[in-house]
Amino acid sequence: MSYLRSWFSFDTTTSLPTATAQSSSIPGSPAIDEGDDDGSDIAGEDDTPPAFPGLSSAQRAAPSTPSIPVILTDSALMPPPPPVPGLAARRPGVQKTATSSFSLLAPMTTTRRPYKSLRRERVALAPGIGPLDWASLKSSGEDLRENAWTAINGKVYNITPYLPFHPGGDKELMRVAGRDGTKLFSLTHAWVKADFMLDACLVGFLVSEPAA
Ligand code: HEM
Repeated sequence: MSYLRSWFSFDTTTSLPTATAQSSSIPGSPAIDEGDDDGSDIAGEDDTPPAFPGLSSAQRAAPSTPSIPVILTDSALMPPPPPVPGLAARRPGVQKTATSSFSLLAPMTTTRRPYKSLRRERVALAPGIGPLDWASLKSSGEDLRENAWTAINGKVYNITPYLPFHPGGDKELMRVAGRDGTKLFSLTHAWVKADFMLDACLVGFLVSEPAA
């Protein structure tokens, strides 16, 4: 009983009326035995439980008025991000903000053409030709790197298609690639009619470069 009395009488502002009326104890001091309990108290023994909260606790030092819990709103818990410039004010590329020197915006080169003067119109490809045809040709295994020209007797030929058909082999034929092959051709087989054999490969006529 003394325990309950000291418990209720601790906080004088919020304590129950019946408890304050019955108790004059001071927190932390021995409770007064009024002799109305079960008679188990023994004179000279202090059965007062430790005061709660403790004498040196922060809870005791706090104001006795119960604090009202504050419910934080979402914006109070996580403030909104800083304002960003409007769409009209935005420019493609890296944007420096107060909090970051980088931007997740796409690079300028992928968002707009840099200069109006460089704009070109696309032309329609030939019927049956599309980007996928070029992709399939690239992956077909055909060697697309070679495009060898030579000049025989003043005529320039693209000898690339003939390389697999040359009786002397493609390596010998490639010896005249990129230069005037008239001399070597004539020394090897002057009787061969290159003019007839390569007519479909004629690119143009050899002219001497104007002196700079
Ligand atoms: C550029 C145009 C050329 C064409 C149209 C051409 C065409 C031919 C032809 C038709 C033959 C067979 C001749 C025959 O059986 O009598 C041949 C053979 C031969 N060509 Fe060419 N050729 C060319 C260039 C060259 C060059 C630059 C070389 C390199 C040196 C060369 C080396 C050979 C050789 C060694 C053979 C003899 C193959 C054999 O003994 O069967 N050809 N060529």
